[in-house]
Amino acid sequence: MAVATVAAALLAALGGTLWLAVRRFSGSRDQRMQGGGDQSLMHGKTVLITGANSGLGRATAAELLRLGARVIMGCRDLGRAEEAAGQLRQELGQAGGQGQEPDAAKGQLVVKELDLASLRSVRNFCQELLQEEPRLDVLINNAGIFQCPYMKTEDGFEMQFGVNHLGHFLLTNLLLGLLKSSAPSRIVVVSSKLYKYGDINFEDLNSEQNYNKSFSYSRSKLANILFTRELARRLEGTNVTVNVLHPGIVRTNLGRHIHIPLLARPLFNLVSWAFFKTPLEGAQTSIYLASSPEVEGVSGKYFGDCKEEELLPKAMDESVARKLWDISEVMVGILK
Ligand SMILES: NC(=O)c1ccc[n+]([C@@H]2O[C@H](COP(=O)([O-])OP(=O)(O)OC[C@H]3O[C@@H](n4cnc5c(N)ncnc54)[C@H](OP(=O)(O)O)[C@@H]3O)[C@@H](O)[C@H]2O)c1
Repeated sequence: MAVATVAAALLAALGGTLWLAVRRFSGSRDQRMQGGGDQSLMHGKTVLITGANSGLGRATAAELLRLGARVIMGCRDLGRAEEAAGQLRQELGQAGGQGQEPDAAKGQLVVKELDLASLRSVRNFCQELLQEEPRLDVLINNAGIFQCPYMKTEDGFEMQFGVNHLGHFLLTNLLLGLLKSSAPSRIVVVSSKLYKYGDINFEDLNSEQNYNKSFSYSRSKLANILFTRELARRLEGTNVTVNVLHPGIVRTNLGRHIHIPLLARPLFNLVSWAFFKTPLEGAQTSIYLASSPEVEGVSGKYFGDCKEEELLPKAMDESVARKLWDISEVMVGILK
């Protein structure tokens, strides 16, 4: 009896995986989202995407380029970034984006060095950008690091909090003037559903005691949401909007610090291939919030699958959001 139950469960799992595999082979999910879209929707708009060389950032860049935007890729490794940019230019040329050949597409896609684990790098990046760019229509705070071992940023902050929250906090603040002068403009923040397991402990923001890599990631993603809501409050009446999203579970390089035993890797690859979203599927909400006329004027909201979603009360606590803002200002050295 027990053997029959196990066999039935295995057969059901296999059948489910095969069914998903067939859907994958047919490419139906990607095709549904790729097709259509006004190819000039983002014409004349400049978009900055952090971490645009990989995963969701790369997919977002590809789609916004296709919609006619000028895209600036803010990346920490110029080699990886140039490689991704070369491929994106090629794709754009092949797709006939705005009728351009790869060479002509060069000015439409710009690569700049930005290491969010270094406040010096963030400042240098912004100084250069402010000198060179007359406008910035969309800022997408996308870059992220996930469940790394305990490490510190150049400035001595715990890595996940430092990159995912503090680096983007400084970046956004330094670019706010340009975003305001380019209004109507948008800020899009990529968080995660895992924010639910995080907590803001103001006594130990650096996680010096009892570092827990999962908790620390969740906390940085909760910080992304609190930051978005406080910023939306501060931006009222400016015509600069800011919204935050979770992309779902997506097959990207994010899990690079997770050790999967050699024997379990084929199974993991099969499961992620069958069940995780592709980068293009995962990037849909970022693309939607960056470009859709439907969200014009919408600010301070949390989205998943291109729809507004409810937040837990801890992500809507205004006093925590204000305190986090004030402490973050001190941590990154913004003078009042
Ligand atoms: N994948 C998912 O299932 C999932 C789920 C929820 C939320 N998210 C969020 O989605 C965002 C994008 O992640 P992804 O899944 O696309 O992962 P990914 O493929 O690893 O991309 C992350 C990007 O962030 C960049 N980055 C990391 N540290 C950086 C730093 N110090 N300075 C500048 N850039 C840095 C990476 O650069 P390098 O290539 O040079 O390392 C890479 O370009 C993240 O914020 C992540 O938390 C992802």
